[in-house]
Amino acid sequence: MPRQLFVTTALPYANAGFHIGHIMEYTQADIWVRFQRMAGSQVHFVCADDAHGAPIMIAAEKAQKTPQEFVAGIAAGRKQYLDGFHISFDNWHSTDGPENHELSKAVYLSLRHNELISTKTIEQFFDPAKSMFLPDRFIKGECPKCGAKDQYGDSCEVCGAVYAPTELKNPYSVLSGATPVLKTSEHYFFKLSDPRCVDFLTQWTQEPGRLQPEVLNKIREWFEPDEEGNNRLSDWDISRDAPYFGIEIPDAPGKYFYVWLDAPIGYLASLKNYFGKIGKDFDAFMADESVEQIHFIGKDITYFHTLFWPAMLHFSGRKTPNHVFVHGFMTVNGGEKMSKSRGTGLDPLKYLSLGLNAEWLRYYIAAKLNAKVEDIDFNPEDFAARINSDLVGKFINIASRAAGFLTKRFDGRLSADLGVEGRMLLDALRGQSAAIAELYETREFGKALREIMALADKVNEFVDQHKPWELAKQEGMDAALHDVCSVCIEAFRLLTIYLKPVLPALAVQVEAFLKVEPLKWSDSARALGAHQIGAYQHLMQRVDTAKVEQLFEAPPAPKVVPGGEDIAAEIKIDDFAKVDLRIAKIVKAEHVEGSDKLLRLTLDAGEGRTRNVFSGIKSAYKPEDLEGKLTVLVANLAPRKMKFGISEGMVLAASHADEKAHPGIFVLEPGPGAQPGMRVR
Ligand SMILES: Nc1ncnc2c1ncn2[C@@H]1O[C@H](COP(=O)(O)OP(=O)(O)OP(=O)(O)O)[C@@H](O)[C@H]1O
Ligand SMILES: [Zn+2]
Repeated sequence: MPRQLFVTTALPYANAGFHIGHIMEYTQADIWVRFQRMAGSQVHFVCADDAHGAPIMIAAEKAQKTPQEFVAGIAAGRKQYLDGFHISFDNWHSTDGPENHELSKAVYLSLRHNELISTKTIEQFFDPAKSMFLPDRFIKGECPKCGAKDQYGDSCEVCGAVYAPTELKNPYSVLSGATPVLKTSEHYFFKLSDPRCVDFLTQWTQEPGRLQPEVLNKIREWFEPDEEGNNRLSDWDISRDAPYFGIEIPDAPGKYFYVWLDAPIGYLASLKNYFGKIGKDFDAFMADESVEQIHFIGKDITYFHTLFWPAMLHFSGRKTPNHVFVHGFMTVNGGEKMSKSRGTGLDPLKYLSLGLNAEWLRYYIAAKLNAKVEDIDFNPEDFAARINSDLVGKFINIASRAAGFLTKRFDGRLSADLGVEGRMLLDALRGQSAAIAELYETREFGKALREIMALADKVNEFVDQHKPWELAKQEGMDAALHDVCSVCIEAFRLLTIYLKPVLPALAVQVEAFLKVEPLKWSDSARALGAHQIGAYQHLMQRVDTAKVEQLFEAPPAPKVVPGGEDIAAEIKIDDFAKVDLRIAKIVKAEHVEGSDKLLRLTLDAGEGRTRNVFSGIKSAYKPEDLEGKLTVLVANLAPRKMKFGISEGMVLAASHADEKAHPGIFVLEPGPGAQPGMRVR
């Protein structure tokens, strides 16, 4: 019976595309999963968009979309990253899917049945203009300690003070500017402080092999009493009041689950959704003791996955995770943690669009990873050096040195009768199979690659000793040449097996070149024998450092349209994939009665059609600035909703407006000759 693995990565928050940190996490998990599949395990590898919560609700409102539309737009942009970096998820779902609604309610009802849900009335800031309770992030004011202005509700970025939002001086709502008022509301809590939870978690977290030692060290303090002898695990607030984008709490009208309750349940929901598609029994699978449930996550969400999540699962009568594998952060150029909200770092899509090979990055990330919770840094020089010297110089080189002679001189057929030296070399390579497998298994990818490169060094030494290029020139040395080249190709096949979890696309090319079935781990025990291979085509380029430098060049300066900076910036990057963008000319612009901010624009949408749209943020424009002069880029996002950006002339290209503050927002660069109705791609 093969091992049955249920593997997830953390669910990304569906408010932006991926940054390099996500790609790092997915690459780590994907390498592990691909290794397991090669070794014969049955793996179900799933993920989903984390769709709920106040930030998405508010972002959607700003974008004049429903939260569902907003999330769908983000979700539509996922594929290009996942395919681009060869991430082999079996399924991608959403925490707003029906499975998650159903499972979240079921988990909650079981916890309630177990008397682990309580209610408490709490006092919270409320925005009277928006009629909603404000999350801490949406309240700003003056720091109670140093008086700095515009500080968030939880901590001061100037003096570092940590406080409650109620302590801010002159607080205001980020959403409306209104002064928030204190209002009470009944909240629902998961009773994590219950002795049953404390006992369970104390034991669960300490089970050998469950958590990495440094993770256990970090969370252990939660089980020790505080200075006053009290339990440190406090009850967890799991409800939010309407309006909220989330899942309604059963029997509690107007109350929703806090996004962090239903987010991890999304792991189960995605698996269930996948099993629905392939006709597999979800309940039977999850009831199977032998199934291993494994979550790859970043260090910032450790508490959720090692305290709340196992407790929720256990006390709702479900299987708990077998392992939570925590990784550190990826930084760039020794810099800070990548954050999509801050828009820093190495843009994965830019990486792909520059034609940089995705497998270079996979290899580089793998070379830096180990099983510890350590941060890893992307350094351009180091990156180029490792790819060029290891991957191309040591590994690819073996095939390119031997294949030509085999094709030209031996019709591509390998020798079945290898000499002693060659056999010894190949045995040495085969002998490392179990050790390298163990390194993959334990997520010591850097060590695995070092082992593999040490083997490649041995092969290259063998080549340098026997010099096939000289043998080829000497008379009567055909057998020796055949032997050396056959050994090289067999060695290359073995190294490809070992590298395949990291370089899956390259492995497919090698399989085609060698004319072999998809390589499995156990194939390292076999030999090719008198096998005929195909013609060698160059497998991998060296890194062009100029391209890598381009990756970090600032985007072109935004084109500012007269009348204000914020006006031409309305089309989101994720929309580009699926919306129809067209040029339209403004034929009429007038003030909406009673408003000096809103303009009603009549657009010539081409083919004799006109459309009216309202321009809210374009307050800096006067009607006379617009009429007949400017064109508008119209995107049909939904049947009745349009987004548009204003530009002069034809839109030639779009570039980032302010990559830091708004990574998804573009400025449109105009050029001459815009025609109404013209499609922009
Ligand atoms: N720089 C990073 N390196 C590695 N992993 C990261 C990095 N930043 C976030 N992650 C991980 O990505 C996963 C998904 O996180 P999420 O989508 O919430 O992204 P985020 O960048 O942390 O979000 P935000 O910046 O908007 O708060 C988590 O496991 C998180 O730990
Ligand atoms: Zn301060």
